[in-house]
Amino acid sequence: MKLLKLIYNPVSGNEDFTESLDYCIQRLQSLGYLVSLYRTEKNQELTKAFFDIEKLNYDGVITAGGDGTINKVINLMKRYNLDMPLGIIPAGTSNDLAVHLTIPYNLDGALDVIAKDNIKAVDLGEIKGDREKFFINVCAGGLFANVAHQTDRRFKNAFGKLAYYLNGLTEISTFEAVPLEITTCETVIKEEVLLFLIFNGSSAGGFNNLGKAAKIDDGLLDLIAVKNVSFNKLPALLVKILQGSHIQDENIIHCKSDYIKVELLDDSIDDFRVDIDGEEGPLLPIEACVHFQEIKIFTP
Ligand SMILES: Nc1ncnc2c1ncn2[C@@H]1O[C@H](COP(=O)(O)OP(=O)(O)OP(=O)(O)O)[C@@H](O)[C@H]1O
Repeated sequence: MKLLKLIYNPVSGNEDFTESLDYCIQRLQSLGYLVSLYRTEKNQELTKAFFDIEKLNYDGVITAGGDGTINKVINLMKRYNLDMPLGIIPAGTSNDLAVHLTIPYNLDGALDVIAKDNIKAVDLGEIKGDREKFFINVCAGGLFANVAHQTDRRFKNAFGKLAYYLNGLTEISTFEAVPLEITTCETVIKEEVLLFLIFNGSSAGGFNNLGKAAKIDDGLLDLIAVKNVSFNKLPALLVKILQGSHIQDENIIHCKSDYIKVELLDDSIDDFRVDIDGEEGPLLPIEACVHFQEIKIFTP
């Protein structure tokens, strides 16, 4: 038998994964996997999840949760140097990484992907710092960027992605563009922006086409930034974003690089925080780089 660690978040999405836990274990056992369970806790590192890693040889780790849970698991795997494939059961609110990898949202579909044993190596983003922080999908800052981790859990559980959009709308009237310097290996851009996203995947906050040009296994990050357009132009731009035709828009900055630095050009702003895979990240300035095909994932 093979051994799997299943790390599940009981409150991700609409909190219903635990109802399927027994079925999930039954299916994994029927595929020849023994399953060791770990339940996540609020605001806690997952260090205890692999307390037995020295004694047992795991063949893979499965996450059941949203992007925040996947992010925590990946950071843990990096810290302990765990080189095993990651399976994803999308049980979160927006499940942006699963969308990018076309992993089905329904449990049977996600388990079928694991059953196929088709493993793909994907890139991993890193925010450099005293303690490195990895991201698998996106690192973002500005308008809407902090909505995912600032939205109340009960609101998310009840309204799903709609909770993000409603919360985001309340930011529009008060948000001011920020002057940024964006440096890549190839270029330096100085611009007032409303929002920037550094994509490894391509979907953010349920906007599946936002990072449309990004590939998760090309050794590059994609920067998308929205220039300081007046708010009355935002609806038209949003429509383009939904259609995936925004990349060439004059109000969008898009570039690809394996190194992206983002700094504030206004010293009076000292609290500009980024969001990493839907979780709270560090303050600007940040330096992002990418590790080519660093993580193995069960994919369709
Ligand atoms: N047992 C728990 N009780 C309350 N909160 C928890 C628990 N376990 C984890 N969390 C919190 O859940 C958050 C991660 O949620 P996750 O991102 O997986 O789901 P989501 O926000 O519904 O989905 P998505 O990120 O895809 O939109 C973390 O901030 C973590 O602190």
